[in-house]
Amino acid sequence: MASPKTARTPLMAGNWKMNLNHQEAVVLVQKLAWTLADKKHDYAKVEVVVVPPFTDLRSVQTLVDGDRLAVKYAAQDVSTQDSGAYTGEISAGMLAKLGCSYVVVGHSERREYHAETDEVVNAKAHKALAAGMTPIVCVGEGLEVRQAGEHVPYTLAQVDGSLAGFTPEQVADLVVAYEPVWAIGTGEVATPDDAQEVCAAIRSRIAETHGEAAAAGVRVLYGGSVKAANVGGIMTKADVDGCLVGGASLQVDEFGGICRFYDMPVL
Ligand SMILES: O=C(CO)COP(=O)(O)O
Repeated sequence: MASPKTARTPLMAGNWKMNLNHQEAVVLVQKLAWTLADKKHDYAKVEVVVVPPFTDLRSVQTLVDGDRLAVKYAAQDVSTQDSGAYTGEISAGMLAKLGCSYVVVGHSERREYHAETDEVVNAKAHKALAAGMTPIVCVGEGLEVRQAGEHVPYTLAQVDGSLAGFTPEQVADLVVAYEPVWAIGTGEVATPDDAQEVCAAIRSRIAETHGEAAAAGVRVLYGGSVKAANVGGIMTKADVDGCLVGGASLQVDEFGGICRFYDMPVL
């Protein structure tokens, strides 16, 4: 596969899920920025993104703008609609106005608890991109699918559905996050080889559907019980371009360590 990993900037995104109010958010982002500044972190070398709840975004924006931080921020979800009578929904335009760089779409918790289909995820990804943000499109199988040995075809079907209608140029700039559901919040991390198997399959599929340039550009993340202690091994894999981190992103030292993955031991 003609896709040297070095051509892609590693991306570490911390999905806070439904944790931390706006005051706690400011404290965490400030501490994270200080921790990384101490280490003279080069944000051009490893992109750092926090993904707080919607209610925190304005405060995070104010902090990032005011202190000129290089930390980027993202939303955890977006509406399929632009505006109107959709109580409780948040539009892509609103998130772009708040300075979000990325939007997570199709997280397994949205797929499971809100019955989001690939069609819905695809519509959300299109809205994010149209508003100038980069979708982080989540895919991944549950335990039963894994045990049946169907994890690759299952995940690739989600990739096909979620990326429908994007041009090769758009796909080259997207982020896909492979998050096996059985490894989320369980402490059950996929092995680096497990992560590589599916991330490589995703890239090959994109080469087939959108061409080699799209496959070489798209960044594929791994997510599921990533910690500072195991990130080093995961990041050695040729098709893993970063991580989508849940629990460990709420702890500054952990997430700071993950962003500095190249300083971490390879286990
Ligand atoms: O769902 C995840 C990130 O989106 C992964 O969560 P954990 O890192 O807590 O397993």
